[in-house]
Amino acid sequence: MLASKTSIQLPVFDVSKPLTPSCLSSLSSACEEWGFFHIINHGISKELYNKLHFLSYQLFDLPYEQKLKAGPSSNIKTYTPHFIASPFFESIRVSGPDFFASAQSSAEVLLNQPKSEFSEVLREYGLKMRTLSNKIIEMLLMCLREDFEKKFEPEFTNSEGYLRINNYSPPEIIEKDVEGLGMHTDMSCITIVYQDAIGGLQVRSKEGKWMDIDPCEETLVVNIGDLMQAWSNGKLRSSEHRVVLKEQRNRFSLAFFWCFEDNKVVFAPDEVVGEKGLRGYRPFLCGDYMKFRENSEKGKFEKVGFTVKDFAGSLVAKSK
Ligand SMILES: O=C(O)CCC(=O)C(=O)O
Ligand SMILES: [Fe+2]
Repeated sequence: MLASKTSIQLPVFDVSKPLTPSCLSSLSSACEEWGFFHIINHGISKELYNKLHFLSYQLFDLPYEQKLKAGPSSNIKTYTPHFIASPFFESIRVSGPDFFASAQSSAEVLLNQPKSEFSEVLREYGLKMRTLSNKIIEMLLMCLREDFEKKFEPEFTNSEGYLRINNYSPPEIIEKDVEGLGMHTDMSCITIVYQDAIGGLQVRSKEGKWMDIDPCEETLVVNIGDLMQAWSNGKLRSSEHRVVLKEQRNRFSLAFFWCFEDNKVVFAPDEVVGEKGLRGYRPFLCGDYMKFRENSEKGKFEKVGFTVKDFAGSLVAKSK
């Protein structure tokens, strides 16, 4: 089959401009159908991205033993080594609200640098991502209904984000569909992804077919996560996606996860459900869902089997 046949053309939204009614309706269809769309004019310059790419590889290129100083058995646990998510994936986590301090804890342990350029760059990237996340939430609320932006924005004001800096190293022989990151849904409200020119991100269609999301210069990918799917009563779709490795080169990506605070009760408001709608999810504490995903082997971000439907979607399951 031709590669182009499995690519999807997602709509592209200019986040520096107000959305026209026709943009809102195309955003709403994209979120319902795919749970993925593209954005441009997002404020992340090529220069900032290149700097972050360069500085991240200073860490990924360190010897394995050195990286484990920030690994799962260390105090800071910011580094996920190979063979947890997949044999070909490693990642560094930087958490908000103080992205500088979080990045600095990794830089200190890994590079022995009391004040690193890595942390400075992450402060900037983190702050830009926070602004962008708020903007995207605003757009999504508007696409559910125009007056929802004002009405429901307060539900999202205590949200916070974390970034995963991902390095994919392909095996020596690449067979078809080698997964750098297996099928999963994101736990977040929304995720903002910067993928490099190699590509490999795929979304699963409702019919279960894998579709390529081709990389595009200056464009970020946004996807809906489980928290938003539950909050919107399934109107915004949290789709299964994965990363396949296609080239004999390392693949680099930045995935920013914007999430409700741990003690937030996630519950679709009546207006969102609609008068005739059936509520598909029981109310749950955001932190409990995070724990469910982290603690159950099948539900882990890395090895996914369980999603928010399994956790809180009892009504949906019964009515099926
Ligand atoms: O690397 C990518 O392009 C996407 C990564 C991803 O889906 C994730 O980290 O949840
Ligand atoms: Fe993901």
